[in-house]
Amino acid sequence: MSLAGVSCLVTGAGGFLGQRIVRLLLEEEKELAEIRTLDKTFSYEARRNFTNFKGQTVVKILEGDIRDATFLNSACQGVSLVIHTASIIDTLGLVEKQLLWEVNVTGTQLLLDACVRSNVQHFIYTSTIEVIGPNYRGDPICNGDEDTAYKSTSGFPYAQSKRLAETSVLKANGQVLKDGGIFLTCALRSMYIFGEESPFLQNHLDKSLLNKNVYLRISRKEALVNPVYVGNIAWAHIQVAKALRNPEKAKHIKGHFYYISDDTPHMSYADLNYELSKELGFGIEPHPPMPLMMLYYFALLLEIVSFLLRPFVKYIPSTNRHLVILLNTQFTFSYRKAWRDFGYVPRYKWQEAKQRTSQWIASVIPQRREYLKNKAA
Ligand SMILES: NC(=O)c1ccc[n+]([C@@H]2O[C@H](COP(=O)([O-])OP(=O)(O)OC[C@H]3O[C@@H](n4cnc5c(N)ncnc54)[C@H](O)[C@@H]3O)[C@@H](O)[C@H]2O)c1
Repeated sequence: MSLAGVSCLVTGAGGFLGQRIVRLLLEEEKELAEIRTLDKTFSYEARRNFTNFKGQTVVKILEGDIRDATFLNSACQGVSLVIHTASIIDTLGLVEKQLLWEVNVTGTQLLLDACVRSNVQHFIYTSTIEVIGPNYRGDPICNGDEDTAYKSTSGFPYAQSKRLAETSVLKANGQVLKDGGIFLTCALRSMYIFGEESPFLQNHLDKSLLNKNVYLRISRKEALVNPVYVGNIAWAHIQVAKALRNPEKAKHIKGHFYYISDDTPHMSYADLNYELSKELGFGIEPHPPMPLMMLYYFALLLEIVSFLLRPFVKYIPSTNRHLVILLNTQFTFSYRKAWRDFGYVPRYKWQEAKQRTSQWIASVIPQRREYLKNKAA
């Protein structure tokens, strides 16, 4: 089954994952009728790449806000597939909770409403493992799957907003469209995503450049996770979009969520940073700055200080309890259900994903050094 003749809307298409999904769609689905790329802003490069596309698919750029219902109504007109990646990611609490809610929760609901009004048939939501955890106790999961029971207690706003949005998406499945058709939805719970252009990798790289090319040990060695390469999570979106067009496969997929990982070896977040850069001469600190328990209470102390200062000044600590637990809890998931239900297999092997990402890191080092030098001056 291909996406021939389909008109597709990708939200967040100017972002790290969204751009990769659009690129892969254009490369792999040459008979796609149209891709509408929606984002609040597009970088110069993203805009140039989309507008210079020479294939048969029509590529349109829609710059606007996911909170704008009128804009969403016109963006969805004539579209049969929506891939919704637009979101605010906030692991530190930098963004006001209200804005996070408006974009991640209300924005998703407005988009679902626009889809039903415009007879969009298929909706794929980019969710995250953070909707399940880790919980505040740091209970580990090893090779979990969609049936793994887990007491999710994280009250961190980003995780909560993604959980609520995912619930609305899955609840919307089966709604009757204006033309009498049935709306089919699903969600892909992505692991942490690495790859070329990753803003998180760039941030860790900057910190290591400031630390004499040594990565900070932000997580314990034993806190194994299984990040996913950006090309593979993008590929999973395309695989599930195709499968939703097949009524036999759609029967299993509709209204469900799937964990998407790949064959990246299980390692801690800190060790992933190191693994991707060690051949470029980078090192990593051997130990975390303090024992885990102490780190947790240090983060709590910083949160208390931030709370007490709130009436006078906005102080966002560089860490918090949620982040300490997230970075230090074993949390790995298998993609076997995605394989079983829609034939997802990673498109890029670990060695290739690693090589592509390392090459990108090598290519940005000179400009990052320059940027950091100017910032310090
Ligand atoms: N990066 C990860 O490690 C990771 C892991 C799991 C899940 N996810 C999910 O994947 C999706 C994409 O993440 P990403 O890493 O590409 O992040 P990103 O920040 O690069 O992309 C998100 C895009 O959404 C857009 N956006 C934000 N607010 C908007 C608004 N009001 N209106 C329109 N567009 C708006 C941003 O401009 C941005 O381009 C998100 O839904 C995120 O929750 C990411």
